[in-house]
Amino acid sequence: MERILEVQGLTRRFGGLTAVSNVSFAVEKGEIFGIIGPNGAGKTTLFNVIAGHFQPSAGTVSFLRHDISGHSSDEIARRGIARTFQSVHVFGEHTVAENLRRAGVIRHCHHPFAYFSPQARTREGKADLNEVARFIGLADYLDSPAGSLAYGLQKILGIGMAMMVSPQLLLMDEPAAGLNPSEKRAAGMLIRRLRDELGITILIVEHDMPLVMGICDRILVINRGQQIALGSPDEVKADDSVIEAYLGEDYEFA
Ligand SMILES: Nc1ncnc2c1ncn2[C@@H]1O[C@H](COP(=O)(O)OP(=O)(O)OP(=O)(O)O)[C@@H](O)[C@H]1O
Repeated sequence: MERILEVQGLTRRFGGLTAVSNVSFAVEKGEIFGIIGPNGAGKTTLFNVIAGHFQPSAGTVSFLRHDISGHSSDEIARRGIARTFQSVHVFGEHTVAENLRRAGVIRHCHHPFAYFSPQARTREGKADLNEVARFIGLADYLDSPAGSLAYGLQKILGIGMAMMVSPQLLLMDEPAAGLNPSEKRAAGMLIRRLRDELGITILIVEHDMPLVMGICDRILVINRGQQIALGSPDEVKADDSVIEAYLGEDYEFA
């Protein structure tokens, strides 16, 4: 197994608050790796430091053995790390095809209107738009305005947009948030296919326990910025400190 991501002693402070405190873990290539913990535990902050949206206060992040700590989010994306967002981040008035194309181009351009510039139009993303649309099941919607899709499909489109940069590592921030039960099942299956069929390594922050426990190979649990457990779903479910901090004695995983 090859390590794709290594986080060492990562700390992020906001003034007097330590949102992430000395967190260390490594993700193997091809893993679906979950991060769980109560509200305010520091999960999104950890994600944002890995993705280059926040500088670390201390510690390092290495991607494929290159130290990427403190690099800009653009640089990190160019190296092969993409992310999806908890809330929908599509351009509602643009078609599904335009959203996908735009997501593939942004990686190469820096200013906000880059997509509309003549240079940008000549540079296509690495992934094939039609293949991505087929993979995520939106091939029949390519000409529809993204804003006309159901919320669940807009979140699926967000995953497709991240795929347009052909990432090796995909950071997914609460992919199941706001979805109904059948949409959650579909999202879980899509995440598995991203790994199984495309070989994309997945790092996922999620509150939906059946989804996390069902798809993750290993799970890191954090509470108040500190890591309290790391292991397989079964190990984490049985860990006393996890039950106390997060899951509760009578937690149902089904
Ligand atoms: N930009 C910021 N400025 C100041 N404090 C912040 C900032 N971002 C997060 N925090 C604080 O850091 C702590 C961790 O927040 P974070 O959003 O990372 O938690 P989380 O585990 O993702 O929570 P949730 O599950 O509710 O999304 C919280 O106390 C939060 O208020």
